[in-house]
Amino acid sequence: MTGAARDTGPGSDRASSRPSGSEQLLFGGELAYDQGWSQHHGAWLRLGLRSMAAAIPRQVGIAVRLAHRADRRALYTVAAGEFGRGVTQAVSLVAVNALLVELLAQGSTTERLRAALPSLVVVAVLSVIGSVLKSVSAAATGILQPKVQRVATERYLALVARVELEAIEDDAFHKLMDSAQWGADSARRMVGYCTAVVTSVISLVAAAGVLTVLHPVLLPLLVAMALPSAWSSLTMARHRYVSWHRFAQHARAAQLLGRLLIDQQAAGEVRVHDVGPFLLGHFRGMADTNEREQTRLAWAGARTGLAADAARGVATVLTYGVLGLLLWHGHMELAVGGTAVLAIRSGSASITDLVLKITDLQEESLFVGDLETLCVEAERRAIPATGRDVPEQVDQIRFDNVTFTYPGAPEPSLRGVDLVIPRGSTVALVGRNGSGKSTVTKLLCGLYLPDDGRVVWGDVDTAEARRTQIFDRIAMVAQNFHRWPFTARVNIGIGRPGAPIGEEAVDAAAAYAGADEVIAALPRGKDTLLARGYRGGQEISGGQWQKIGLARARYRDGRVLIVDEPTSALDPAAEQRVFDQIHRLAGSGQTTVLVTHRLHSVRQADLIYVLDEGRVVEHGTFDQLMDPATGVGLFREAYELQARQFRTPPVPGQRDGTAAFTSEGQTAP
Ligand SMILES: Nc1ncnc2c1ncn2[C@@H]1O[C@H](COP(=O)(O)OP(=O)(O)OP(=O)(O)O)[C@@H](O)[C@H]1O
Repeated sequence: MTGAARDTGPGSDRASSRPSGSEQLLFGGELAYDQGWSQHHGAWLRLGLRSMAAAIPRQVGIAVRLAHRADRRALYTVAAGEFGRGVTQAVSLVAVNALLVELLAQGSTTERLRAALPSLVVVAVLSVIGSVLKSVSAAATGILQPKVQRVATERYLALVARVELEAIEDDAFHKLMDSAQWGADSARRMVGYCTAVVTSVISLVAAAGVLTVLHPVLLPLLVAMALPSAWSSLTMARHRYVSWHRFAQHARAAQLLGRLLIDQQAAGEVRVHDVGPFLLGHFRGMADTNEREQTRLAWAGARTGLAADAARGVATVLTYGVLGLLLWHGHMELAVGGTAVLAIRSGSASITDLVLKITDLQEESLFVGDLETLCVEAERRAIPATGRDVPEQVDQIRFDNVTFTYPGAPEPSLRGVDLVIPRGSTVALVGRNGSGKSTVTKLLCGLYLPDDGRVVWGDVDTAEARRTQIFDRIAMVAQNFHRWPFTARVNIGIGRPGAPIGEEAVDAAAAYAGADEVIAALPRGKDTLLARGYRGGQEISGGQWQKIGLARARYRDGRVLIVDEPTSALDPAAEQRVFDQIHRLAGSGQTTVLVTHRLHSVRQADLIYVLDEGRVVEHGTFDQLMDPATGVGLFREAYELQARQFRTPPVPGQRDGTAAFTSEGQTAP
């Protein structure tokens, strides 16, 4: 979203309204966050005018710290330039006063002009100096801004990349990431606003100083002129911010609808199923909510602005009235009165500017504040960088009575799981859909920690381990492995992102996985970009991607290879080849964990664990699990069902080979 989009984000105060039909149907309810969430997550909605104003020094501090980290020299240049400008403005006012005194003094016009000439020269020189300083400061600000944005972005991205997977799946953390994304952009703009605030403050101090010297009563009047604008600007900033925050998720969802309409993967279904009008209709439904809120904000802005203008008008009349009275009663010289008018005009312009810039600063700083909150939260939820060292090679990895529930899930996904993965063995995990196989692999590599029980590498519990070392030992082809929108070479080489990509190693890994043939057929070989929608980008099939994914895992060359349904999209020959390769690796001492529904492929596994509803219900070698003496277990049943499909012609209505593992709580007949 752009800044403009943010400003027009869907609206706020809907405590009494209901979710729109689109929200209800598509997302199951209201997408706005209720106040409970905000209260729970701290002070970001406590936006009283006083607290907003009191927060300004801290906000300027944040911007200055970021700028200091980004480019110290540019920061000092801006500071010196703005300070110099303020000084020139103050001295200019004094010189103007002297000029007016000379011009309004007794004597002939020639004499008065001659007397005023030095002051005139001073005013002219100061004006030139002021312009030069302004340009220098503007240039340094321009240099500083993108650097500040980069520093802020890098900081939060680096932190977010290290948080526990659990945090990434937590919608409250997502909400924080949504709002924090604006923080980096806001930090960039804050630099400009800070500069402008400093400029306005300095010129205001100059004007106020001159006014106080001219007559002390003028200063409070100047402040009275400024207060209404300050109030209206801050009030509207607060409304906008609260509104944006309450609807951040709604805005994201509305954008999602727009994106889905042009999404490449959805394109086929959008056309064949005619999903376009459906999505567009709901896009309109979501937009209606947004527009209603914008209308509310617009009217609130108009009312606030009108009230502020009225109050400012009264204060202006009062100010000039007092000035008139002072002149009328001879408490002030005419020349001094002229300077006072100039000082009031310059002071009130500075105040208006100051208020506007402070409001902008305030608004941006709220988002920078979110960025700070995200950084703090990301640090709190980071995967610890320390812990017990994990040996390069461990004799076994063990699950001891492991129970695990995904955050927010109503039921545990693993219940009292015990299993052992001996070094150099191939261990297969089989079971129905949702039985917990992938969850076991995620706990195995330390992406999640058990709620109960232990996952132990050698004698090191993953909960105490230096988990980066566990990650280091793992090569994984997850079920939903990532299809990086980069070249084929990078898609394989990214398996070891810390090292330069080795051509030979990439070729060997590709050959291992059968991806060499895929690459050979690409127009630019390994240099082909595997992303449609970019120039020269190419799309490959699901099975071809799977080969690339396998090649990536091979290239990573981890001590433990986890392959989660590695052949689901492969043709029979490719599938056979992959399993042969995996078993050959096992022969070379590689520890492999294989998750699959293809039961014939686990014949050669050293150990098979059968999971059902989060529990290990059977385990043993293939022969043990198939031994009729041990009774008809889940594995044997499923295996025979699959085998029968190959032996007998298909019967109408017969379930597929995984039926014994996929039907809800039933086993095959
Ligand atoms: N990120 C998640 N958040 C919440 N629940 C999840 C998450 N991932 C999986 N689950 C739930 O945990 C249970 C086990 O899922 P898991 O992916 O481990 O099953 P699986 O045996 O690998 O299934 P499949 O054969 O379909 O891949 C399921 O009930 C699933 O709905």
